[in-house]
Amino acid sequence: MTILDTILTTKQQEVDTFRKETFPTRTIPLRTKLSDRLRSSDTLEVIAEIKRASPSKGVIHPSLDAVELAKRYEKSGAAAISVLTDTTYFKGSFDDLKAVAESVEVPVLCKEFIIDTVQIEKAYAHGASLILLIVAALEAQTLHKLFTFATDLGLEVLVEVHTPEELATALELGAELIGVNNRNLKTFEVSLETTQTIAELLPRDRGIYLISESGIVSAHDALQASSFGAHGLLVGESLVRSNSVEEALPKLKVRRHTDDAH
Ligand SMILES: O=C(O)c1ccccc1NCC(=O)[C@H](O)[C@H](O)COP(=O)(O)O
Repeated sequence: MTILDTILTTKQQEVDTFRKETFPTRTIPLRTKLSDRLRSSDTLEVIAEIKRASPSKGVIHPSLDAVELAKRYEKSGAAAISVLTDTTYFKGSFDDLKAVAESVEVPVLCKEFIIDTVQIEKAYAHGASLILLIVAALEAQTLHKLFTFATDLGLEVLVEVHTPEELATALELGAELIGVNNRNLKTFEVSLETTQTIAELLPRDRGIYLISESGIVSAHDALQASSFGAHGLLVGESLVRSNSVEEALPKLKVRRHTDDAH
């Protein structure tokens, strides 16, 4: 059993609870699309994550103030804010998502392990403009249903892959935003080679944007991801632990490698 299997068991229980809940009416407008910002940018764009804890690292910053950090991320040039809404493994919440979405103008990603439309309804109600779908977590038919459900609501979808086979599934789906998770969810090992492997297979003429996720610590990592062909980065732990987000985040916005047709 991998950590992903364990998390998905928890999610099935949560879905049953969510079905009995009434969600707030959304008051926050959908934000300008991340894909628009990626299209017009000549640097890597950063999705900065609010992360209190994780299965691989345990407690990272338990007392983190999500709104305060999100505002600092936005001021420091983040293109989007990722909010982990899982409580059991990451100490996040849907309350964090709503509070952050109300406090910033950039799109907010509901970073959740989504297996059912009710979680997308909840993300939408709490102000998300983007959701994550993890190919490894979903049967092809369910993935398609969830993708369509989210896009019909006007949400953008970051489709996460780890392998060339999963990339093929994401491309078939018509995903515009593809996240490559550099973290092996069996061993927790992080390697930017995962980004390299996937980037080499990415069609370069179809307006598809690649986000390198996990384990990005330095400008050197960002330059490497850029040289592989990434358009953006999803960064959590290193920013949360940084003494100065204001210095650390802009350093990740390195020039984009121009050898593509976007
Ligand atoms: O972070 C983990 O330990 C983890 C374990 C199992 C499933 C997902 C996990 N993380 C979710 C993420 O995708 C990361 O939070 C995100 O990419 C940022 O990663 P990092 O910059 O390494 O904090």
